[in-house]
Amino acid sequence: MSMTRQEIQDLCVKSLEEKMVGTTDKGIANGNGFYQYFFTNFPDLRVYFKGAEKFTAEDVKKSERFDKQGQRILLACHLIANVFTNEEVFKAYVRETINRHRIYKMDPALWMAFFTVFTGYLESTGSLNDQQKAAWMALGKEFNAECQVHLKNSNLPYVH
Ligand code: HEM
Repeated sequence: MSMTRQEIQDLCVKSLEEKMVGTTDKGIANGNGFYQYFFTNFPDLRVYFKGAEKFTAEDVKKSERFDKQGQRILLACHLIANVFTNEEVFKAYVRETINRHRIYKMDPALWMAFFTVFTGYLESTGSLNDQQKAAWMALGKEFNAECQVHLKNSNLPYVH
């Protein structure tokens, strides 16, 4: 069953209610927790995080760098969810994200893979139902499509 952009947006935004950004201990933990999950379950991807290639979840938890980076990634996820119905703004934000990641020379397949990681994080804390997961994967599919177009237009490696 396919969902409208509005339905996708509403489900994704709702799924982030328990993962609000913020400066409280809980707000900070919501972001840092993403990297604890990421580094534990996808340790091969730590290679992109210079100086943190060997970090364990415990190292991430104690790290001010990942408190800050946790807020950045969590904010980015709130933003893509909240602007999803504004298609041109959504796509422009995707392109901006690609431009900012150019220096990391990432495998282009990771843009879709990110949504498996992110929904895995939400699932791991019990705050994601099946419908919300389907919504995030639908959003991720659109995110990835614009990523690959923009990578191609930028003469960078992309997934065909
Ligand atoms: C598996 C996929 C991804 C990898 C491997 C990755 C990797 C990285 C790395 C290495 C950094 C620098 C942080 C540091 O070294 O401390 C970074 C920053 C950042 N990433 Fe990603 N990233 C991924 C996906 C995404 C996605 C999908 C988004 C947006 C929805 C995103 C948003 C950001 C933001 C906002 C920053 C902060 C710096 C900036 O805005 O330029 N990343 N990422």
